[in-house]
Amino acid sequence: MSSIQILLFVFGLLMFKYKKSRMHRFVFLSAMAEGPHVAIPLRLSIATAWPLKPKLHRVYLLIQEDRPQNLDDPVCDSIPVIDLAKPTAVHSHIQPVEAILKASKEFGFFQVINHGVPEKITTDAMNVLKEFFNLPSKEAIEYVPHTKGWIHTSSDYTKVGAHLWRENLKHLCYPLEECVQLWPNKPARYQEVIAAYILEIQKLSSRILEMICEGLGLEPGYFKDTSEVQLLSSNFYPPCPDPSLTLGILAHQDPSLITLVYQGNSPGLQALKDGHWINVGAVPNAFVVNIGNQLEIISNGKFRSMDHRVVTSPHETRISIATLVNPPLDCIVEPAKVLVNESEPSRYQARQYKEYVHHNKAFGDHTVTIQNAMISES
Ligand SMILES: O=C(O)CCC(=O)C(=O)O
Ligand SMILES: [Fe+2]
Repeated sequence: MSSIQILLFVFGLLMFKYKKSRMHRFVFLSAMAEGPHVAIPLRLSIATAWPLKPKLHRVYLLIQEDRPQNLDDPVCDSIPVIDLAKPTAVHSHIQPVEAILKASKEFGFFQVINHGVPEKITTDAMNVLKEFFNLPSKEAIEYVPHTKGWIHTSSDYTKVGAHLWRENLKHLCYPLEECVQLWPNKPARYQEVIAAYILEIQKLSSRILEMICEGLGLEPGYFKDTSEVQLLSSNFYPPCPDPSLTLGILAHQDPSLITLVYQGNSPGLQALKDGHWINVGAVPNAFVVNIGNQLEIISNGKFRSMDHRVVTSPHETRISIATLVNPPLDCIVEPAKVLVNESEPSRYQARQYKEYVHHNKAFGDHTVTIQNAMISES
């Protein structure tokens, strides 16, 4: 124990003795209120000095049915990891297109490796986001209207008002040249680094969508119109005092066509399969691909958009970069004609993406803001 730690420890004990002092209440409440918005140095000094383990503040307590139950379950090894550089999928002898098709039907999830996105691009993006989320001035800009081109929040709420354990940064990425100047300019490299990342995501998502076209028997380029708009949603989940009582993100499905998630080496994503939450592993340098609601519709239900959520870690900070690949707002989304026939009638009504977004509050509390931004950008 260093002398500073000993001092802080004694200080904690004294405050515990004189419970009624205002200082004690301040430090005690700060320890209790440990959350993504509380400064990390304060958290660390309290965690090392305070004799009691900091508790999760009640604002983060989820109702019983929303809490994660299976934190110690192993990673599910049947969600396919597909090697895009090889003709066959990892751990199997089937072709990547076939593997993508199978995974999209069974899990609504798969991971890709050897995807061609240079490691420097993903590492730079993770680093610049880490800098963004650690900016000391960030709390003052908790919510920024879309006229500035981005939304940062650490206050997502559940339906019954519990606070989720994450900070989130969202912005549009299409048309890229117009959007990029509206993104955060602190850290100074943010715009350049994230624009380079998005260019790679555009290439990779088009490539995966072409493979899906092939697998579903759709003509090449079928998803060109429905995959035009990228929306970046970056998440920051600091270490949490009690992961069994809260979540980073509640169970949800993505309103996108597909979503590509980069999660570095930090697990936390879980998918619901046959009524059980399964852990999606963190595979080094992989992208998680998640089938969104629009692809479920276009595939006429052949593919499933699955519930997923994020559990927190008691030890490490997790950053994830989700890029939602979406149709433009005025695009009509409907089952592909070639997938509809007498034996498989259409299971979904055609409707404008705008209507879908609005009806499902697709982007959470900020749906209207993002919808407005999409209109003024396009
Ligand atoms: O953090 C993650 O791994 C997933 C995030 C997610 O599901 C989302 O942003 O929609
Ligand atoms: Fe999601």
